[in-house]
Amino acid sequence: MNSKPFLIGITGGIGSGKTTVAKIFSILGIPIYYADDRAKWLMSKDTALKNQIQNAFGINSYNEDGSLNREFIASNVFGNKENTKTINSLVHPAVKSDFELWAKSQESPYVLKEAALLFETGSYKDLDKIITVSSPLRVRVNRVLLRDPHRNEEQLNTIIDQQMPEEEKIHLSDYVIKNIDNKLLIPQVLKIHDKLLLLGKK
Ligand SMILES: CC(C)(COP(=O)(O)OP(=O)(O)OC[C@H]1O[C@@H](n2cnc3c(N)ncnc32)[C@H](O)[C@@H]1O)[C@@H](O)C(=O)NCCC(=O)NCCS
Ligand SMILES: Nc1ncnc2c1ncn2[C@@H]1O[C@H](COP(=O)(O)OP(=O)(O)OP(=O)(O)O)[C@@H](O)[C@H]1O
Repeated sequence: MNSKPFLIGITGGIGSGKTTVAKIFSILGIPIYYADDRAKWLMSKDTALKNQIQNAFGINSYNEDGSLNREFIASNVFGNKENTKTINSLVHPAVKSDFELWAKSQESPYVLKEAALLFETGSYKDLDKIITVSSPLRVRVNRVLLRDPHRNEEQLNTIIDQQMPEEEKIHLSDYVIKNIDNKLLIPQVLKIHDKLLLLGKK
């Protein structure tokens, strides 16, 4: 039994393709922790966190069926630094503990934590290596506009403004995967996977 797998972060700005890249690692058998999805699950199911969010943002934070009111939270958080700080201070510690627990139970040479915010939250410090998925801003915006019909370019720019610029992320990363039309993703993933398997065995 592998009691402590090597912990790898995979990040990138909105629409860079980190989920797409994470899915390729998953096909190779690597366990993936999708932090954004898990954060939303915790925000809906963790009673203590739910109460904290409701105390901070009000009763409208949740729908009548108890599910998270994403539109309401998004309208309060995106573009408002103070509210972003507040939600981050509530959600990120919960995600941190949840990830630690999850990682411990995985049997694999390494595991991946996929998250839009690794550097911004400081959680990169708990990880052994970081991969950044990089794509030009214009390509990212176009991809997200196609994927998320409910978002417009103005809202996207508000989110982008809250995220660390890509060049800074690259500077702080161990590996970079370029997700642009003329570069195949699978060979880039395989190259990093081989390196991580070696590191994970040490
Ligand atoms: C505001 C919420 C409800 C909006 O949900 P929705 O499904 O509409 O959007 P989604 O989660 O896909 O986010 C859209 C983009 O914004 C980014 N983003 C989300 N939260 C933040 C944040 N606090 N700061 C900067 N960017 C953020 C996402 O990573 C993604 O790239 C949701 O993003 C949320 O709960 N955010 C706060 C908690 C958080 O920080 N989660 C992510 C990291 S663990
Ligand atoms: N190389 C590519 N060619 C074409 N479409 C792509 C490519 N990479 C990603 N996409 C598409 O772009 C969109 C954004 O990709 P993905 O969801 O993987 O990004 P993300 O970084 O996880 O985004 P977010 O931060 O919003 O969660 C998706 O619809 C995905 O299918």
